This record gives sequence, structure tokens and C-alpha cells, in this order.
Amino acid sequence: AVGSAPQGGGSLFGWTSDMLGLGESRAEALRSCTDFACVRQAHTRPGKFNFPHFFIIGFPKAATTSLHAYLTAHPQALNPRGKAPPRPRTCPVTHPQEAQFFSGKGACWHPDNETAHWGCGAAETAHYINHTLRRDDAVKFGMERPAFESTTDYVWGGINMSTSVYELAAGVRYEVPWVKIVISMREPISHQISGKVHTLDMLKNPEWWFNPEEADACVRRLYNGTATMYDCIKNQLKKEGSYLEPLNAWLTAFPPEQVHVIQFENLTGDATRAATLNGVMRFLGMEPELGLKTLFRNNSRKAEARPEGWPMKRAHLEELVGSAQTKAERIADVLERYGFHSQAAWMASWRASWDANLASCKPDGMCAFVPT
Ligand SMILES: Nc1ncnc2c1ncn2[C@@H]1O[C@H](COP(=O)(O)OS(=O)(=O)O)[C@@H](OP(=O)(O)O)[C@H]1O
Repeated sequence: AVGSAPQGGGSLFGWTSDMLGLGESRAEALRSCTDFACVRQAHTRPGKFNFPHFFIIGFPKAATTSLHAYLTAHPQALNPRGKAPPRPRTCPVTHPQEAQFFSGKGACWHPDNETAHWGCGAAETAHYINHTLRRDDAVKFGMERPAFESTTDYVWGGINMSTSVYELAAGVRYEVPWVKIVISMREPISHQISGKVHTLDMLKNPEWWFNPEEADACVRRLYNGTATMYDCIKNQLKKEGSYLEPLNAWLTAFPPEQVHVIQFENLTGDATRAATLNGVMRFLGMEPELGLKTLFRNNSRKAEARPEGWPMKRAHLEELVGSAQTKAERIADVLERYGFHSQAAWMASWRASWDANLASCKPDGMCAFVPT
């Protein structure tokens, strides 16, 4: 009887597509999945959205929280949950933002096991599929809503740093080969400053709550007034791989059709925001007309931190711009080669920031760097 047929999951008036002789739908096949092998099997069945459909993987400090919130607010989105509240690192994965499933919490790494290097913990995987990615809701909506999560440290590798970003990207590709990847990149000096400002903010917390890492020692000195922002970002900015390597890793693991790279400045700029958001939604197969007309400003510190800019000697600013430019050219080169963006357009946006900041320099040789 119609009334006793299972509900949802691509059913028509209560009849499942299996009963109608069409074979199992993706939703029906996904219904009891608790591991990726089952999810992959379900993926072979017809359904509108993939499960999971996409990941926002970074970069940190490139408005990923705002983008996550924006897509969460989209009426088609599966996930109405907000940003994760602070929680101890040992808690099970529950939240779609900073779930860190593939980078650590999913216990996906077995570095000592040569034969089965990759393989996520069974209990963690079931939890991730059921709770973080909301399997039951995906099924209930008959795969008409995309499941997603956003974890910015997927661009760095495993959270204990034992795993390279190449391994992580390859592992994700192995588990969910269809997933779409969204990456936002911010002008490199601003990206670095935003990260340090975040750490500065954390230093206000008691040490038992936030214990800064070795690399943040300079931020403590900045906090105490014995170092400058230039001191704290110059080395990281010079590091060749810090931005380019994750991009290469993900583009090595995934075909370019599954990757969408946006520029933070286009995402947040008044003149370019709508087109950039529409581009993201089109890439994800979500209807742009249903998207909000505004982008939130989550996780923002720049207004309070130092709206007038970070004081810097002209020579130091020129050195930083030199490092950022070298990095940017390589990124823009990769992006053009893969057909994502023209090198010239990508560079022009970031160069506008460098030029504006260099123009701030006074005759006494002091400048102020305002992040994008
Ligand atoms: N709509 C909009 N317009 C302008 N700027 C915006 C917007 N949304 C986010 N932001 C800026 O993005 C920075 C936070 O990025 P993330 O959310 O990716 O940071 S995090 O890695 O998750 O901590 C953070 O930058 P800073 O304030 O410089 O730190 C935010 O101010």
C-alpha cells in the first residue's frame, strides 16, 4: 500500500523508484550508509546533488566563514547550522564548519601502517556521514539539497602536521572523488596580517585556554610592543610553498572542473561581490536567484584591530610587496594554466592593494598597510 511504502528518498507518492522498477535512487541507497564505500555505491545511483556535494577548504582568513554562512542561508542548502561553538579538540565531529574530519578528527591517518596508510576511523566516519553531513536530511529531501562542510585547514594537511596536504587531498579524492572544492585566496600580505591579528586577539584569552605555538612567539612580542607586524610576517611571506603548494596539491588530486577558485577581494568588493557569489552558486548547481543579496561579514577584526593600517617603513613595505608579488605571479600563472582566471586580472586586483599601500608612504619614509 502507498501508505506503508518508505517515505522520501526520491519516492513518488510514497512509491520508491525501486518499486517503480527504476532501480534504487541515490537517496534510497544512501539511507543506511555509515561508511564511504556505501556512499560511493550510492553515488552510482541517480540523484540531483552529490553526497557530500562540496567542501570549502580555505584559505583561512579569506572570508570562508562568511561564504559558509552565505551558502548555509541559501534556501536550497541542506545545512542550516551556524558556526561551531568552541569545543575541546577531542569532541566528535558534529559541526559543518571546521569539522576537520579529513585533517585529523576523522582519524584518517595511519602513518605507521604502510599497507593501509589511509582509512578513517569507523565510528568517526559514521558520525561524520550521519551528523556532520546530515545523511538523514539529505535522504529526506531526496538529494534535492547539497550537503557540505567547510574546513580551512584542509589546505594545510593533517592538523598534527604529520600528513602533507598532497596526502590529504589525495585521501579526500579517494573517499569522495566527485566532491566539489571551493577555494578563496586573499592578497598574501593581508592574508598574513589577518592571521596574526587573529592570534593577537587570542592572546587576550588566559593561557590555559589558548596556548600559542612556537611560530606565534613573534605575535606575543607584537602584543607586548617589542616587535612590529613586519617582523612577524616577513618570513612566512617569503616561504615559497605556503600558498602555492596547497593549490597545487588540490589541483593534482582533483580535476579542474571540480575546483572553483575565487579571489577574496572579488568576493568582498562591492562591484564584484554579486558576480562572484553567483559564480560560486552556479558552480555548485545552486540557483543564484535564490541566494541572499548580501554577504555577511563574519569573523572580522580589521575594523577594530587597526583601521588606520599597520605602520611600516617604506623599505619594509617594498620588501613585503616584492615577496607577495613573486608568490602572486606563480599563483596567477597556475590559475591561468588551469583556465580559472586570467593572470592579468588576478594580478591587477592584488596590485591595486600594493599600489594603494605604497601610496600611503609619507616623506619621512613611514607607510601604513591596510589589509584588503
Ligand atoms: N563581507 C566581507 N567583507 C569584507 N571582509 C570580510 C567579509 N567577510 C569576511 N571578511 C574578512 O575575512 C576575514 C575572515 O576570514 P575567515 O572567515 O576565512 O577566517 S578564518 O580562517 O575562518 O578564521 C576577516 O578579515 P580580518 O578582519 O582582516 O581578519 C574578515 O573581516
